[in-house]
Amino acid sequence: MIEVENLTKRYGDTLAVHDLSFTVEPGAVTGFLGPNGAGKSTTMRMIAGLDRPTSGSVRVNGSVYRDSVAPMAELGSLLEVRAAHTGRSARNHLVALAQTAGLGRRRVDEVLELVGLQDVAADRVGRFSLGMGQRLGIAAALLGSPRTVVLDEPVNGLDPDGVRWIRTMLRGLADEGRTVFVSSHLMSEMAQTATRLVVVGRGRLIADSTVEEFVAASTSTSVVVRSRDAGRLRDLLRGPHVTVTSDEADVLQVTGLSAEQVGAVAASAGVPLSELAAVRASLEDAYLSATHGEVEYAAASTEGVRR
Ligand SMILES: Nc1ncnc2c1ncn2[C@@H]1O[C@H](COP(=O)(O)OP(=O)(O)OP(=O)(O)O)[C@@H](O)[C@H]1O
Repeated sequence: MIEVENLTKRYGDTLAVHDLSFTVEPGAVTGFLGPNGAGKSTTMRMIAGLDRPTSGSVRVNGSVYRDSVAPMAELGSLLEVRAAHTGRSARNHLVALAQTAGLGRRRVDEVLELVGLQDVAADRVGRFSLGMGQRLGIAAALLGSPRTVVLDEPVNGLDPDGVRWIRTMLRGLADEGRTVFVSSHLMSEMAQTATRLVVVGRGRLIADSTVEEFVAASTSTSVVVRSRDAGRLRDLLRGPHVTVTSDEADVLQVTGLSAEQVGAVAASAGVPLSELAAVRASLEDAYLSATHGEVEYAAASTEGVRR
């Protein structure tokens, strides 16, 4: 479990993390989302004890991580890619790490196999691709069979096979009862991997909920309705909190009413429908709507550029 309480980190004039509080529970994959510069990496570094909070506190599995007697069994983290010595082989890199924690070579071979690097274990790390480097970083994080795992952008640089492998591995770790906290910018990937989310913007908490609650709370579901009498239906549906748009002559997109309500309006006026469907928003839609205005480096819209 990770307990973050009133955590604040200031770098000179930059308030990277501002009074952040949340708990990451064991037994689930929790996604950590936020625009660039929102404070995710800073928060993760403070969780791993690599950076000191300006104020506030972090507890990992109930105690302050720095005070832990067997740190590798408590927390495994992937925070900086290519932290390995480039002249060493992958196996020697892991053996060196294992020795500091009193772990044997057998565990090194286990994690090499777990991340699929057994065939290149003797190769120098300096010749590894980005994806192989990520796998090695994950192997290092898992060496001590930690109860809590913190991974910053683990799918970065991985091909689709690698992305799927990470997804399966993270879910497996959660199923074993471990705490899994993982940041990513890939929303579709997060939607498939995480069941809980912590969302931050400009160092502050935006949401701490299940993925489902987040999607339901951040965006309104829309309704798509097809009718040969779409024009009349459009007039009937008008209301103060209802928006109706149309890209095709006989199709309307309605927000502010449920599919049942749209169906009832059509039925009572005798408007024939050939299609009526509620369209669930995606995690990406919800994320963009929740973090709107929190983006540090917003790009101009194409419309703005054209003007
Ligand atoms: N060592 C540092 N010194 C000064 N400022 C820093 C330092 N580390 C981070 N910052 C600043 O703190 C803010 C938060 O950065 P952080 O890297 O934690 O965000 P992030 O959410 O991980 O972003 P990204 O998604 O781009 O990785 C940014 O404004 C960043 O410039």
